[in-house]
Amino acid sequence: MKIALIGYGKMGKAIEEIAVSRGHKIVLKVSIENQQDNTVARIKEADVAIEFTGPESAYDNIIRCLEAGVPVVSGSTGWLSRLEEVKEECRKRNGSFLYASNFSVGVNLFFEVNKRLAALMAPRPEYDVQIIETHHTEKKDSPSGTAITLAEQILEKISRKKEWVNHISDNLDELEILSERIDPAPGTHTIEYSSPIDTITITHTAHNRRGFATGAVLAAEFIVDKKGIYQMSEVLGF
Ligand SMILES: NC(=O)C1=CN([C@@H]2O[C@H](COP(=O)(O)OP(=O)(O)OC[C@H]3O[C@@H](n4cnc5c(N)ncnc54)[C@H](OP(=O)(O)O)[C@@H]3O)[C@@H](O)[C@H]2O)C=CC1
Ligand SMILES: O=C(O)C1=N[C@H](C(=O)O)C[C@H](O)C1
Repeated sequence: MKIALIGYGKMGKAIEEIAVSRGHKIVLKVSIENQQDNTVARIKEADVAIEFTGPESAYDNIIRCLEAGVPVVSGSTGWLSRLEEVKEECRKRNGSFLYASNFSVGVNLFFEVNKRLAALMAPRPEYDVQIIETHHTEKKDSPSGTAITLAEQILEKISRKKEWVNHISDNLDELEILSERIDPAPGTHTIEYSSPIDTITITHTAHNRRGFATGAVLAAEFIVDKKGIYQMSEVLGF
């Protein structure tokens, strides 16, 4: 496959390594300093685009790929208030789009464990639940996209929690997400259920970025010859 890498930072470089090792060719690498190459015409040279830039630029980049008629995989976080607009544009253009807050196989397994544990905890009000996420200090958004996905999965199952908040809270209706920034930390997510009697904790720790990068390449291989809007669970067959 010919791949356009929109975003050539920590993730873009990790994706390049995995993509090349799987026999793919990188035909475009876009970062801020060569934004002049981030054009519909250049993106058209690729079979698929992989977008990992950040909260401010993701929306415009994805729309540009859809304008180019090139299937796009995006992992940028912190822009999801515009997700529905992107999906609408994708449908209008009969394009292909796949978004995941986290592409690693391990985190996608962890999402399934999180949903099961939340379902078991739904009738157990003695347990309060909290999410803790730890990332490197260059991360621009808080809470992490993965933490938001985990929180939404919990809110769907546990009706005593009404919304997530990104601070310490005494309000039992609120699901706390606590964000820590330290180096080095590719990404750790913990869900903790605590009662007066005991505590149950599940944690996913990324040791490096290879898991995210591999998942993004798997997603690109999956979407390259498809039309429509897909999720990582479909790539992994969950
Ligand atoms: N879904 C997932 O599995 C994962 C998602 N992420 C998310 O991916 C995003 C990128 O992360 P990461 O690679 O660590 O970040 P980096 O800051 O290391 O890289 C971002 C890249 O995007 C480029 N960029 C920023 N703005 C623009 C723009 N307007 N136009 C073109 N290029 C731009 C930067 O250019 P320059 O180099 O010139 O600054 C840089 O190359 C984040 O939102 C992060 O949360 C991260 C890991 C996994
Ligand atoms: O910025 C990062 O690094 C990461 N971002 C994603 C997120 O916000 O959840 C995924 C991963 O945790 C690493």
